[in-house]
Amino acid sequence: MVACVEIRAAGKTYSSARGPVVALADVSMDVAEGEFFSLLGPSGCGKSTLLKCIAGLEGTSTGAIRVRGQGLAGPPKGLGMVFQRDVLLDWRTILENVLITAEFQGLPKAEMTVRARALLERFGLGAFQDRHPWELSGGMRQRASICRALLCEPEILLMDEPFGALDAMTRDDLNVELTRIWQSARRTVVFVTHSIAEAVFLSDRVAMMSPGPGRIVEIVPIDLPRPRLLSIRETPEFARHVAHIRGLFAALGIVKE
Ligand SMILES: Nc1ncnc2c1ncn2[C@@H]1O[C@H](COP(=O)(O)OP(=O)(O)OP(=O)(O)O)[C@@H](O)[C@H]1O
Repeated sequence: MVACVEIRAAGKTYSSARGPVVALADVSMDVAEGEFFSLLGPSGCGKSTLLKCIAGLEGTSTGAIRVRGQGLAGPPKGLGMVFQRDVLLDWRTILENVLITAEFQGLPKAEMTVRARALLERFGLGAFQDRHPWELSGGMRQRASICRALLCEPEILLMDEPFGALDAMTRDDLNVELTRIWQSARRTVVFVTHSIAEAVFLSDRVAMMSPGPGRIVEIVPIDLPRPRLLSIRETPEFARHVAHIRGLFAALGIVKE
């Protein structure tokens, strides 16, 4: 396995008005090149903190994180990020929002516009590229955020509960679209979720985290065949993975039996 992300004994303590908050303690793991890797755990277990540390948006308090062999002194090159809530700018059209990262990087506008239009088409937003974010549904806005993150063909895509605020049907749709995109481009993805089924459906491996302070309790390989369609969720193999993870969380007192 060629490691894309290497995390060694990473800890993170925030200082707050009420004193120090230990968000992560002694986290060690690797994410392989081209792997779809999920961080799964209950609210407050440090998933977002770990993702922000990988993104170079937060420094670790102890230990080290390397991305493609390099230590972090800020966001590494070739990184795309999708957040829990879309961060689209209301005064720009959907197309202009998708083009923001290309503008920041000074990439050729005509070429990037062609690519942005193709991405929007692929995500079912072809007819909405000249609309503004406030004219779109939550699912459409999150689709646009994913297009923006993918536009510059990031080598690593970090996704922080991107579908958490969406209804179940839209979430299912986007799960399938994301696996399709991932399958065709094979970028490294680190995906944060608190849904066991979503993690099992999407991932090659799932890191289970527990709170107080945030730790990795187990990394579970998901050997389900690809491409994965939603119908895989009705198979006994899928149910076995979900039951295994749920059982481990139950043993830790994180979910009820
Ligand atoms: N900037 C901050 N200052 C102080 N404490 C923080 C800060 N950010 C996060 N925390 C604390 O660190 C812990 C982990 O938070 P984090 O957001 O990483 O968890 P999470 O697993 O992503 O939660 P959720 O699923 O609810 O988004 C929590 O106790 C949280 O209150």
